[in-house]
Amino acid sequence: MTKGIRPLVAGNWKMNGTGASLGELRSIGHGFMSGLDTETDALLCVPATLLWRAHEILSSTPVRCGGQDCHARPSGAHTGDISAEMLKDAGASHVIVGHSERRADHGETDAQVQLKAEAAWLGGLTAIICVGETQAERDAGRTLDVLSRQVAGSVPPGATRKNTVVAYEPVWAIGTGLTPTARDVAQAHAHIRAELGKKMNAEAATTRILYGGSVKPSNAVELMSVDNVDGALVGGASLKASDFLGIAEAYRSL
Ligand SMILES: O=C[C@H](O)COP(=O)(O)O
Repeated sequence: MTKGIRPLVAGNWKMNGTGASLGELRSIGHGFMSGLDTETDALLCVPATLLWRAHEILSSTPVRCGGQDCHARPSGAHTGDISAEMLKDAGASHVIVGHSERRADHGETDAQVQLKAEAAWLGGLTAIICVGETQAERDAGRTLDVLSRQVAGSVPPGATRKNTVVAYEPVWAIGTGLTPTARDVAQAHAHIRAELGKKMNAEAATTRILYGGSVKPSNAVELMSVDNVDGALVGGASLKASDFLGIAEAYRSL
């Protein structure tokens, strides 16, 4: 946690979910409505096909909706892509950019991620910019170098604490059940904040830095209590209302 920063617990449903999954989403909304957790902001980044319906369900709750990627251009001949403006129109407040799965599956570079973050801002969305090292980079002792390069290359000039959230997601921890030690997380997050300082000056001190990678109710308290961890980006555990609410609940005990 960082003093003065209200935590954000964000779910990323990835390529999971159909209309049949909206019951879980409804339960998450109810959980936050019933004051289960008033200490955190909550967000669910659902597939674009569900965004409109998710927004309708969640609009009467404190839980907001987001997209999982946007194109760098506001519109045009880009078959199969989706713009920030479209996500906003469908009810999104945030969009994830530069997730390692997009970097790996679609060859997205830091420069492209930066353009997508700028497109998100132009479309009226907050960009959640993902960074994180692979197992090979970690084994080579290059974690901090990779984070420096990714923050420098992916976070656009003009980033503010309102238009930008950074998510540290070690690639080797995503969906594996493995997590870094609290000490490693603290080091990575402190490093990211220092790198953000080079771009954002004093504003970096109050910009949210989320941790993502195998966050579950059972490890949320330990991970969320680490210095400079201002919330979580949750994949698998965000698909089940009880798990997602259990993670958000971790902040009550901190
Ligand atoms: O965006 C979320 C992350 O990739 C984490 O996924 P996970 O919680 O399933 O490990």
